[in-house]
Amino acid sequence: MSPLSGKVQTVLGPVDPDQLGRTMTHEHLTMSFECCFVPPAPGHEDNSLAPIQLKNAHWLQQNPYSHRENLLLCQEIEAVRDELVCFKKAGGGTIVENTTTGITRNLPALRQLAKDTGVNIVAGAGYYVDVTHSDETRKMTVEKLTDVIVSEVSHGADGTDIRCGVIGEIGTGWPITESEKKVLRATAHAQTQLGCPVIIHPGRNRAAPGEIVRILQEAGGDISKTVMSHLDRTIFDHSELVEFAKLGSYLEYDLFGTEMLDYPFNLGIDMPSDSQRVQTLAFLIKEGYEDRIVIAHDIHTKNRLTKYGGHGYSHILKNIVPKMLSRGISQKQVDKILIDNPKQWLTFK
Ligand SMILES: CCC(=O)NCCS(=O)(=O)O
Repeated sequence: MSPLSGKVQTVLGPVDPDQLGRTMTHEHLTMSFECCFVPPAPGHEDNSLAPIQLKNAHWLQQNPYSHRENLLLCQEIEAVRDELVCFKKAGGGTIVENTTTGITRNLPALRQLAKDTGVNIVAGAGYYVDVTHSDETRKMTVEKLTDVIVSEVSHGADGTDIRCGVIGEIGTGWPITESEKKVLRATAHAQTQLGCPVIIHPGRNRAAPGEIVRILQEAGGDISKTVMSHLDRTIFDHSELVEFAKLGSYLEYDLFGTEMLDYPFNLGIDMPSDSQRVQTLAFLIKEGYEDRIVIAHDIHTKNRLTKYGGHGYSHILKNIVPKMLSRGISQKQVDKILIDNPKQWLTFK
């Protein structure tokens, strides 16, 4: 049995699961998303280079990945600290910080933010998508990758003694590359040793979540302790969604606050609105999956911070919860989604 059994591991050490409170299961507090820069469309070059200010806030909302400076959330520690204080005042307790190797994880900064604000922060172990894998990562065997992930949880990551409390977000694209498959298998092996929670970033294709579950299961992973992220931009058809839900993972809607017409990573996808996200949550609850839903904002660019006119980390608590209640989701079900399900997921077996 893991020495962490029955506990949740935060960047300040293990805590009792009852201490978590309302939890955002997928956020970033400091990271860089330069790997995913999208060149601006013809005629948009000036906006792409303009400073981030109110008059281009709407352009940034529609084109967040076509502005290099916008991708450097790592430059906003002070603003993020202020936001976490607001998150706590709004009733928030815990943030799962999903930044993994490849997108500039900064564990000392996370530890300082947790100390300064009193918000519990759970850090992520493992690797982001293939394009960020180093040559060294690509050469590693599944066994070596497993050892690295286990060590990040058991001893500390990035040369620090700060321990991760979850594996992920583990990044995959579509189709899933060989290097990503190795990392998925290592994730399952590490999860078997540690009894810990896992969270996955699927590729932008409706077949991706099911294929990932198959790979994890074949490698012995515990799907009941695994979150499938970004379902808002991945599975749209309700019967396909129920088929996926039957596989038993947590179902994460984590792009609350994101509104954009053209989703640049897959122009065939219509990004839903927050109202549509709430409708999908109500549908999943009606189908019997209220024990499997978790939600978040997945803030990963500057423009989504309140400092730049964005919705910030408290949007769900301040705006989405009232909307959920007004659409027939009960307070008990809201509490399950924000408190009980994350607690269950994050507690080591
Ligand atoms: C690092 C943050 C991240 O991967 N977010 C997901 C963005 S998207 O794939 O849903 O566009």
